[in-house]
Amino acid sequence: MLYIAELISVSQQQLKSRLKRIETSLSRDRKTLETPIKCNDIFRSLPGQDKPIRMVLTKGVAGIGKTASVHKFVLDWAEGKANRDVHFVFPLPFRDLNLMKEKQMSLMELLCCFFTELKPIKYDDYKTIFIFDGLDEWRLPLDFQNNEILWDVTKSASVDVLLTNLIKGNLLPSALIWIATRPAAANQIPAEFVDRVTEVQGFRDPQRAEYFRRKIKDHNLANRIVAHIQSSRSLHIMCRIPVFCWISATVLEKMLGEAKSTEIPKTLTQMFAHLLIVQTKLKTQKYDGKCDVDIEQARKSIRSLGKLAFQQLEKVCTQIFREEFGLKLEKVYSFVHLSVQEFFAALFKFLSFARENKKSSMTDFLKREVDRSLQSENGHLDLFLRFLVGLSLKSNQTLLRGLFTMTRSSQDPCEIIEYIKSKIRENPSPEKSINLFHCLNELNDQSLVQEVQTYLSSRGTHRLSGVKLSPAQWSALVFVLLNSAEDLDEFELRQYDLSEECLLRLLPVVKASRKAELRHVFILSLASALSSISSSLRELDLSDSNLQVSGVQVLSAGLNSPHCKLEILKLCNCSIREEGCAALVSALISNPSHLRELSLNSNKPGNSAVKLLSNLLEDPHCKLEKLQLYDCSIGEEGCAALALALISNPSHLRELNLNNNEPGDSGVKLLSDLLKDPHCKLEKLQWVIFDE
Ligand SMILES: Nc1ncnc2c1ncn2[C@@H]1O[C@H](COP(=O)(O)OP(=O)(O)OP(=O)(O)O)[C@@H](O)[C@H]1O
Repeated sequence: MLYIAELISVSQQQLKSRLKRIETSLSRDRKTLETPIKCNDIFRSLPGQDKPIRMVLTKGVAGIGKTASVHKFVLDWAEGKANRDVHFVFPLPFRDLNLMKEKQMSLMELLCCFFTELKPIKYDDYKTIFIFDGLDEWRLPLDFQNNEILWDVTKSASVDVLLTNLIKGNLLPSALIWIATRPAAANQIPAEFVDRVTEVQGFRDPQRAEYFRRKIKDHNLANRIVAHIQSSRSLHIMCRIPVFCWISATVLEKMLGEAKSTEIPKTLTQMFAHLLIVQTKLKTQKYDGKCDVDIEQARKSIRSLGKLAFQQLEKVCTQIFREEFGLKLEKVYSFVHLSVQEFFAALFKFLSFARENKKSSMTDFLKREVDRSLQSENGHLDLFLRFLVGLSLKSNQTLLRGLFTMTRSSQDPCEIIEYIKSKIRENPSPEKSINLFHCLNELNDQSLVQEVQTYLSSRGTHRLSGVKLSPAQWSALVFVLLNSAEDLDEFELRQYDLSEECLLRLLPVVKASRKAELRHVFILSLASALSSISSSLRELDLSDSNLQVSGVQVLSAGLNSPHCKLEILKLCNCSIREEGCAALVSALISNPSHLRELSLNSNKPGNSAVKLLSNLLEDPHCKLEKLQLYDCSIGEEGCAALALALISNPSHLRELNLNNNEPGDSGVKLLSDLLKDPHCKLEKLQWVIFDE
C-alpha cells in the first residue's frame, strides 16, 4: 500500500502553485466514468463493491443486442468458457412465457415444460441462473404488491405469480436473475429488487467497422461500405444499433457490389425499401429457384405480411420472418426485428389508403397519423410514423414501383412538413419531438435543424447567450445534439448558455451524456435528471454554484433515488454550510449510493457536519473512495472525527485531501498516527499547512 503524507511548511504562494498543479493533473486524469462490463461478468461485483449481485436488469433500445448478449452468455457457459461455477442456466424468453400465461403450474413444472430433459431436483443446492429476455414483450402485469407469496417450487400458481416470487427471492432465494428489456418497460421491476442496472450501448466506431469487415468477405467492398457509412451522418448514427448494421450490410453489399450506379440510401425508409427489394429477389432465387420475381405473388405475400404486422402492432404485439421450434416443437414465427414489422405495417397502411380511400387527401391522412402517434404514450407508433411519412415521398414510391402500382399521385410534402413543424412548436415531450424531427428528416426537410446549426457552428463558449430560441428551435437543438455523429461523452453547459432555461431544455442531452459540466449554475431541476431511470449521468460538476441549502436538498433528493448512478460529484465553492452538508450526508447514508468521489473544497461545513461526514465514511453503504475537503476550515475536532472514522473497518476511502485546513497540533498528531494504523486503507493523504 502506498502512503503519501504531505507534512511540509511552504509559503502561500508556493502552496497555490502546488495546488494548481494538482488540480491540473486531476482534471487531465479523465478516467472512464462508466464501467464497461463483459456480459460474462454480469453478476460479478466490481472492485470495492461488497454486496453480492443477485438480480441484474439490462436495458437497451430495440435491436441493440440484448438477446445477442444473452445468447453469448449462455453459449460461453455451455462451452465451459465462462461461469464454470454455475450448474444451471435457464434462459426463459418472455415471448415464450406468454404462451403459458393462461396456465397454472409450479416453477418446477414450468422448467420441465421448457427443458424437457430436466429432472426435478433441489435447485437450491446448485448455483442457478434464470435469464428472462424481453420484458417489453410480456403481456401480463407483474403485481409485486398484491400477488400471493410463494415459497414452494412445487406449488402451482399462474406464471406472473411465479415470476414475481422468483424476482423477490421468495422462490429459490439463492438463484441469480437476469432480466433484459427495452427501456420503456424497465420500470415494471421495482428498483428495490434490482442490484445492478446495465445498458447495452451498441457499436462504437471500431466495432461498427469490425462488423462490416467480418460480415462481408470481399475486403475492398467491406472498406467501401465502411467509408460510405462514415460519410453519411444519418447512416453512421443508425449503425450504432447492430440490427441496422445487418440491414445496411445486406442492402449495401448488393448495391455497391453491382456495377450500375443507383442512389445510395440515406434515410430509414430508403434503406428498408431497398431491403424489401433485395430480400424479395433473394427469396425468388433461393426458395423458388427462379430468376425473375413473380410480382403478383410477391405483392400478395407482402400485403399479407403487412396486414399481420399492422394488426399486431396496433395490439402492441411485436417482433421479414424467422421460424423457430418453440415450446413442445410448435412452430413459432416472428419478424426478424420489430423495425421490420413497423416497416411492413406502414407499407400496408399506406397501400390500403392509396387503394381505398378516394375522398380524403394524403396530407389529411398523414396528419391523422401524426396525431395518433403523438397520443400513444409508449411510443409504439413512432417508427411506424417515420416510415409512413417516408413512403409518402414520390422518390420512395418510385423505388418500390416494381412491386406496387400507386393508384394515387403523391402530393407535395410542404403541407405535411408544415403540420409536423406546428406540432413541434406545441412543445411535446422530448421523445415525441425527436421523433417528429426524424419524420422531417424522412421528408428531406432540414430547415429547423439548419437554423440551430448556425448557432452551433460558432465555436467557443456561451454560443446561445442572448439568443432567444423558440420551443421548436430548442427541440431542434436537442435533436441535433442527440444525433451528433460523435458519441455523447461530455456535456458542457457553458458551451451554450449558463441559464436555468438552457439547462432545463437540454436536460435530455444531460441525461444521455456520460459526463456533465454545469459550472456556475443553480439548478433545482437536476434532481429529476438524476432520479430518472434513463439517466446515465456518472459525473456531475456543480462547482462555483451558489447552491444554498434548498439547492443541496433538492440535489440530495436526486442522489437518494435508486436510479441515480452518479459516481463523481464536485461541489467545490458552492457555499455549502452545516445544513447543506447534513442533507448531503443523509442522502448518501440512507441508500446504496454509487458515489465514489466527492469534492467539497472551499465550503464551510463546520465541525458538526464534518462529524456527520465521518459517520458516513463508517456506514457500510458508503462507497466513497476519494474525498476532497481542501480549504474547508476544518479544525482539531473535525480532523479527530475523520481520523477515527478512517480507522474503522468498513471505510473504503483511498484518498483524502485536507489541504489548507486548521487541524492544529493535536489534529496533525492524530492524522500522523492514523497512517500507522493497520485498519486504515488510505493510500493518499494530504494536509499541507502553510505559514501566513
Ligand atoms: N454483437 C453483435 N454482433 C453482431 N451482430 C449483432 C450483435 N448484437 C446484435 N446483433 C444483430 O442485431 C440483431 C438484433 O439484436 P438483438 O435481437 O440481440 O437485439 P435486442 O436488443 O434483443 O432487440 P429487441 O429489443 O428488439 O429484442 C441480431 O439479430 C443480430 O443480427
